[in-house]
Amino acid sequence: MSPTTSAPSRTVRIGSRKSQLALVQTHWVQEQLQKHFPQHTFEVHTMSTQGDIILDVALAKIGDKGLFTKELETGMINNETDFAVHSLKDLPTNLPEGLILGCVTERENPADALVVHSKHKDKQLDTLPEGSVIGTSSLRRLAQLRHHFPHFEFKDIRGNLNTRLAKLDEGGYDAIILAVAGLERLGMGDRIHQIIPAEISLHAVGQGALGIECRAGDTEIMEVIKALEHSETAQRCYAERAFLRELEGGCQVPIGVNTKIENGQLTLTGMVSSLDGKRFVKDSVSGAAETAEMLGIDLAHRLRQQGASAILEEIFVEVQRGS
Ligand SMILES: NCc1[nH]cc(CCC(=O)O)c1CC(=O)O
Repeated sequence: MSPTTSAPSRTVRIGSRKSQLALVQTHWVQEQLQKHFPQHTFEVHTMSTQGDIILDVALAKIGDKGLFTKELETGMINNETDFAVHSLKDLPTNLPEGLILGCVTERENPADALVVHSKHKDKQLDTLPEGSVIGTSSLRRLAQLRHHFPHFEFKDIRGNLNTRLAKLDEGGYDAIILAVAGLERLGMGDRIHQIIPAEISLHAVGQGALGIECRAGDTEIMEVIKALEHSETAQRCYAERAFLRELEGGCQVPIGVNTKIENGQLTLTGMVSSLDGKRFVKDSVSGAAETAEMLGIDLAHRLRQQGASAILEEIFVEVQRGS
């Protein structure tokens, strides 16, 4: 690849979490940028985030946005790093003053995957026995699976991907739900037993894409990271993030999405569910891909009118009570 710019050489400092998945993702970004900008040196600075440290509390109860990103953001604000690589789904929709989402990379399959214990290797969601214990720590996965499979039991599971797979293999669960993208990136695609169709479970906002965050106004860095932007993924994710931003109100809620772009038309499907999966609203909007954010906001307003506001209010009260 030929150098994209003739800017003078400099050292670019990349902030990353330390988890295996985070490092695989960050090293991919580092390698790609090094090819585009051979005159620069790209260094990786790793940091632990609160989300890596607090492992024994259900994520839904922590409810804090930016659990996996805050320390990386402080690094950029204090000028200790120049940009940070995140799984886009872990990046809050509202960023701290002075930081922006500077690049969205090409998305992997954004779907969720069923990973089963070896004793169920001939089973899928439809055939797992009544009472099967399914591990997930995501309210979104929980609500949608409860809706379709009320005969399962659901149990929280935390830790990085390897920890979760070990907990499954040790027999603590009959099956667990993980993102296809994370398993693929770690070379563990062979553990995917079933890719869960969108009709059963809509994926998380931004799932499967990487988001690169940088200082607003740092045009030199913005120009560097833009080399990895995938415009179709970016438009889809801007629609998804606008939808989420318009709906969430200070706590985690079961919200799922699906997007596609065909002939320049972006279709966004979204759903909001109660925690028990009994009540949910789902709808779609389509329009020019360039109007991604407006489509997200439009769908959020439509769902609010169809009952999402009442569902969100009820969840807020339940979370405040600590149920
Ligand atoms: N919150 C955990 C998380 N953040 C990003 C991924 C990997 C998938 C992705 O990049 O979207 C995962 C694991 C999972 O959901 O199974």
